[in-house]
Amino acid sequence: MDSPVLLCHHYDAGRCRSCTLLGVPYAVQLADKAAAVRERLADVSDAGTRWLDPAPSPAAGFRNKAKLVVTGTAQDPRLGILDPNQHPRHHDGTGWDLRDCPLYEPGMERIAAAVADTVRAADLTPYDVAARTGELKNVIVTLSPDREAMVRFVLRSRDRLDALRAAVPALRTALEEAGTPARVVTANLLPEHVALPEGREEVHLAGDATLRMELNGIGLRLRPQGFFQTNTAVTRALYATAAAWLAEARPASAWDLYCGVGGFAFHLARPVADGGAGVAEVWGMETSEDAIAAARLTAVELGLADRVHLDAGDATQALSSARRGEGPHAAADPSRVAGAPVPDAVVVNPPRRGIGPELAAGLQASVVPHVLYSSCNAASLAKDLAALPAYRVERARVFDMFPQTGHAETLVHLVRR
Ligand SMILES: C[S@@+](CC[C@H](N)C(=O)[O-])C[C@H]1O[C@@H](n2cnc3c(N)ncnc32)[C@H](O)[C@@H]1O
Repeated sequence: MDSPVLLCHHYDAGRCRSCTLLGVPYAVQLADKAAAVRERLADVSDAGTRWLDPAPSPAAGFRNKAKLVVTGTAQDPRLGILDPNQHPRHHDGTGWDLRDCPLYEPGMERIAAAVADTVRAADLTPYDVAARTGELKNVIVTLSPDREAMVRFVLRSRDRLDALRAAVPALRTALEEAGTPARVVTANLLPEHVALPEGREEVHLAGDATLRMELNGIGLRLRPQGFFQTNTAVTRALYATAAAWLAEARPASAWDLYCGVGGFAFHLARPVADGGAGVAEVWGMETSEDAIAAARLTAVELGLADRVHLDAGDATQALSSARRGEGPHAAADPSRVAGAPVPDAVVVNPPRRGIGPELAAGLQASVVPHVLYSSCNAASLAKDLAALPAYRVERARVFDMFPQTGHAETLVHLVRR
């Protein structure tokens, strides 16, 4: 296997410490990561668990999203990170320009250069974390598989909004010429002095409301505040593997809990002949109203709106409602779930904290035959699986969503004993 060793001048200079495995040959990283996950799950899997070969990633150029902290001055902005060598509470505001970070997909550096021109043109003073002055905090860029961009300017207030709006047409021209047209441009407002990448209020500046992220022929729709997996190539493999595993189980109905914009849900609903799982009825649930609105758009575009039902709600409560015979979307469509309150398969893909005791207890007490658990944190996965003794781990696979770091995504297929 080709096993490149990634080097980075920012790491060597001590400006960035994010890539803890830099310098380790990629094949070694992948093997070590798979072994570490397997070790972590040793107590909750068994000798019969099938461990598939880990799904590799490109060693560099794989990140579809850049969260760039803006420092420096309006006329000489730096787009990258705050100096990681200083304590966050006593930071003097020094930042480093990381727009050439080798993890970003090709094209990101040119987009960042065009963004820097916009910062100059709109005279957006970078936010100074020590003095608590200035306007522009971060710039968040997402690049779609079709090479279209979503560009979001995170501002402290509305003070420079008009100036930014006036500079956006030149930004769009520059990105069009660079071959990465800006499909969505927004301002995000984060008035609080907090260490968060973005705030709750989004102001649309130009283009469409969503960025189309096509994976395996499925055009997912991403809104500015929605979650999307950051490694496009590995996400394709993750969704395709989930669909293939459930295609073998042939469930008639499935839930996609923590569904985001519906990546798993649409792969499950698609016909087996097209690489899906052929599930007749799929319900997706997610707390973000924005993500659900975007997923509903995809359902309509794919002609699946009658079979893929999407609702905002708390996934931890989904099985408690089902046990009461209400189903996860009782309010949306009670008749649909009245006769089949519990599905044949449940997919869960929670944040790092895992599904937690309530949903685990709901699954444990249910009669759901198949559960797919996709986790970005093997520690919380192990804890949740320990609370599900009614299930055995039939198979598992590590997906290298985060190369150059010790993090990994793990998909496990649980079958009720
Ligand atoms: C790791 S992301 C997975 C999203 C999606 N499955 C995907 O593949 O892109 C976790 C998602 O869970 C959502 N979330 C967090 N807490 C939740 C809860 N209690 N109930 C439902 N969704 C939740 C987040 O908004 C986020 O979209």
